Amino acid sequence: MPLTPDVAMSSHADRQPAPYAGRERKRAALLAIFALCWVGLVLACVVTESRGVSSPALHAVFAANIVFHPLMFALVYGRWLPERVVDLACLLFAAGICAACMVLRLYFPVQGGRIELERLYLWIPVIYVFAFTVAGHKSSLALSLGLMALFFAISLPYLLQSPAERFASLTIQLHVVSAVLVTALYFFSGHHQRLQLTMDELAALSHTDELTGLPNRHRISQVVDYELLRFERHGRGFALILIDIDRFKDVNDRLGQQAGDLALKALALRARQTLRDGDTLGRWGGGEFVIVLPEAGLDDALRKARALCAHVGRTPLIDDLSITISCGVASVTPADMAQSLFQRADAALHAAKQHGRNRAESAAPA
Ligand SMILES: Nc1nc2c(ncn2[C@@H]2O[C@H](COP(=O)(O)OP(=O)(O)OP(=O)(O)O)[C@@H](O)[C@H]2O)c(=O)[nH]1
Repeated sequence: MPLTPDVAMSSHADRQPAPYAGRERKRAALLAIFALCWVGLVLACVVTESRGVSSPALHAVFAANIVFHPLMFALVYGRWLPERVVDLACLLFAAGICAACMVLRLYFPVQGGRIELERLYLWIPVIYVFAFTVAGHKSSLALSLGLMALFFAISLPYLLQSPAERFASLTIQLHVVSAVLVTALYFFSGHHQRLQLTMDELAALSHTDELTGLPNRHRISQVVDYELLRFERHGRGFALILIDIDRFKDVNDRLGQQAGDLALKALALRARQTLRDGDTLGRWGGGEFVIVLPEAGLDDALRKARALCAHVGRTPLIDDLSITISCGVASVTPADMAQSLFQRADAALHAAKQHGRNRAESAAPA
């Protein structure tokens, strides 16, 4: 029996696959953070100047920040840098500013006199938290240990020369807190990584048809949503082939459910052999399969569906079990949502059944 798709897509956001939507949200958040930081910095700079508490060192810190944030905003806005490079650049910039301020405050009291060490030391633990949010479990540990070593090396001559000085105990506390924090973050991120692996396994299971190992209906819906988005944004068309085993009920009735299951597996294998790179074959449910063909027009897809019908019908699937399939083909048009596209392919499949089965029919574009 032809299928009745229930993929109802209402909004643009709904149609974005989760990882893609997540990346776009992160990009928007980064742009907002860069813009807000820049406004905050300009205000802080103005206030500092008007109170007369500025210094050449603070000027340099403000100037570096006031240049860095718009620069990163432009690079992220224009998508000129990969996400990881942006994260790393922000992390290294923050660490560099903290290290420079620490050097100035500990060793150059005249130039760095206006830098408040207590406040600076509040920011350094934030850098470790940031490192663990942007890098992987092991690389964030390596990065954090590297930064801890850097801050320790900067402060070591000061601690050795002036152990009784005002900032010595504060600096020692910073190193102790940093060590405890990095250890805690490392264990937490290990736990998070294990949880993520379990979630990935669950996600893979939730996307896979148990019997055939093919992408299931849910996964195929996501693939179609993604192709619709690509079509909308970049004009790259695609087509669908809906496949239905002919008189599958008879196979089950004659040979039993187990033979029917074997037929489904064998058909999945045979259909897979005809796929190009980038095509997706999935099980839609029952005796029904779907192939998503990116960059294919209606004629290409129809040719492919006819070849598939011939390929399946030519030789028995298993032992002496021969089956035939019928296919309905539709290609995307600008007016399409997932539901309308599936409906046209479904109507074409229905026509193929009506016209005698073991054949492919295409639906006229909407
Ligand atoms: N063995 C097996 N059978 C299944 C499975 N899921 C659905 N079916 C059977 O597949 C058959 C589907 O039949 P229909 O598509 O309704 O009709 P058909 O006999 O194929 O006839 P046409 O589609 O008109 O050619 C039903 O008998 C279902 O019980 C499954 O996982 N394994």
